[in-house]
Amino acid sequence: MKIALLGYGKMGNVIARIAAERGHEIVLRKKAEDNFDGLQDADVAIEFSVPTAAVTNITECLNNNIPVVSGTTGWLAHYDEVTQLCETKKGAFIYASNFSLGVNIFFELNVQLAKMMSKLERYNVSMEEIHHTQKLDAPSGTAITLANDIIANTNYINWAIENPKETDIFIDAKREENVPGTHTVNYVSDVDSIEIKHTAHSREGFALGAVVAAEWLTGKTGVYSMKDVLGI
Ligand SMILES: NC(=O)C1=CN([C@@H]2O[C@H](COP(=O)(O)OP(=O)(O)OC[C@H]3O[C@@H](n4cnc5c(N)ncnc54)[C@H](OP(=O)(O)O)[C@@H]3O)[C@@H](O)[C@H]2O)C=CC1
Ligand SMILES: O=C(O)C1=N[C@H](C(=O)O)C[C@H](O)C1
Repeated sequence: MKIALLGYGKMGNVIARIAAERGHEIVLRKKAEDNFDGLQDADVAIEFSVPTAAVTNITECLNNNIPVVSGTTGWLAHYDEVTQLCETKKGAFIYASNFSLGVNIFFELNVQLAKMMSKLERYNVSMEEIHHTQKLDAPSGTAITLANDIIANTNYINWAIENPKETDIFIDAKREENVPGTHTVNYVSDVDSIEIKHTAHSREGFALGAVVAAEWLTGKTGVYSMKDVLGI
């Protein structure tokens, strides 16, 4: 498969290595100042850039009929317009806030736990996410997915990273050197706590998931999620 990488930073580099190990060819490595030359030659694009560039990158792919896998976080206010363009162009698109298999299992655990906790008023939920200090967005996309899944299954109404109201899920977004990504969901009552936690040891899991998603998406049309890719 010929792959265009839109964004060639920490993630783009690991994706390039894993894609090569799986027999794929990289036809474009786009950074901030580069143009889209080479995109036309690609079978699929993998987009891990910055929040301000994601919509332009995805739009360029859809307008050129290139299937696109996006892992960039922090641009989701535009998700509906992007998926609408994908439908109009009969293109192919996957966004995931986290492409790792482990986190996608963790997402399912989070939903099951939230459903059980919704019946028990004595527990309050909060979350913590820890990432490296270069991260541009807070809270993380993964934390937002976890919070939205709790909100969909409980009486919580919103999330907040400061001054939470009683109906908000507090997300403590911490930045520390060299942390690839740690997420904890914590339920606390007067007498005990229940905690679920995912710790990424490196970026390999995110990158492998993105390449597997790109392999899966090629030849399809429509808007998909990692649940479709993983069949969970
Ligand atoms: N969904 C998931 O599983 C994961 C998502 N992420 C997300 O992926 C994104 C990238 O993360 P990471 O690799 O760590 O970030 P980096 O800062 O290491 O890399 C970002 C890259 O994007 C490039 N870039 C900037 N502007 C553009 C543009 N207009 N077009 C194309 N590329 C551009 C930068 O180029 P330059 O160096 O020239 O500025 C750089 O190469 C983040 O949003 C992060 O949250 C991260 C890990 C997993
Ligand atoms: O910026 C990162 O590094 C990561 N971003 C994603 C997010 O915002 O959830 C996924 C992962 O946690 C690493």
